[in-house]
Amino acid sequence: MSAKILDGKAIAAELRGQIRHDVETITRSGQRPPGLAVILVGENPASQVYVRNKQKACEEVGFVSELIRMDADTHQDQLLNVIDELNARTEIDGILVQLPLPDQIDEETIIERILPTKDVDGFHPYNVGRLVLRMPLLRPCTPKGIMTMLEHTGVDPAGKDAVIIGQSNIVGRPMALELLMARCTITVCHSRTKDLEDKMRGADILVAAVGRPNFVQADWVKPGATVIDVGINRLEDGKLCGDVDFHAVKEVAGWITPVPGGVGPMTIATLLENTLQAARLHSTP
Ligand SMILES: Nc1nc(=O)c2c([nH]1)NC[C@@H]1CN(c3ccc(C(=O)N[C@@H](CCC(=O)O)C(=O)O)cc3)C=[N+]21
Ligand SMILES: [Mg+2]
Repeated sequence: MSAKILDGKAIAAELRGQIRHDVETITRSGQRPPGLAVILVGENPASQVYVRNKQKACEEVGFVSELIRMDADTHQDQLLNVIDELNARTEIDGILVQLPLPDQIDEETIIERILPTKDVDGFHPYNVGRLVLRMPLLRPCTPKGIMTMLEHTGVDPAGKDAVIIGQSNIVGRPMALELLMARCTITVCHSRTKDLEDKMRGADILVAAVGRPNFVQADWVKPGATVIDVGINRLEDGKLCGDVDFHAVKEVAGWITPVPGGVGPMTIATLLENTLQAARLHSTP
């Protein structure tokens, strides 16, 4: 039996449609549309692609978006000054600093400078702390987008065993907190985890965020499991490939996300959702 495909591209398009509708309601009432500023330091080719996709998505839903490009040798203080200016501008609701940043810049220092209510990535310690305490404000886009996809399966996550491979601040850790909030029992695996294959075999929900092409094998997956592939590995032929051996695993899993067209488009649609949420925080009387 073959798994059902969790079509991130389609769910993301549906989400953008809702957001576009909400933006129309806002602007018809005479209020300004949500505004997102994206800062790109240097010329990382992958970052260029993502940033272009984000701009396109903003346009589609009627947001005002601004791209700020800075040289690869930008000093940390210059970037902090740009953030201070964006923090002060009332028509800017969201500030996204594309990661990774060049080595001379400390990412934590930059993230902490963004006003928590404009932190649409949900990476500021304030927003992370709120998520830990089960009182989320702005939630990291990739894990939040995955929770939206899980809702589309119609499977209740409560009581399920969820296994996450990867413990990054951007995906693995906030993913664990989201699934814990949804009352899953969570296991977070990393490079020092022993008996990884056994742990994966116990997963009702398996989230792979390891950055290794086709890492997850079919015989590591519990029949009927929901498999979420966060990997975005660019192969030598230019093709995009996930962390899951899709063609083999889809014969075992109950639900599976493709790459491309799975988690990636959901991350961007959720960024829009967060920017709309931030705009509402800034406009509430
Ligand atoms: N401050 C910050 N916030 C981020 O959210 C952030 C970041 N930095 N740095 C890089 C990662 C990566 N990321 C992706 C977004 C969309 C796709 C996406 O749209 N992927 C398409 C394919 C795109 C392609 O062809 O390369 C898909 O999977 O179908 C992928 C990856 C956001 N990130
Ligand atoms: Mg750095």
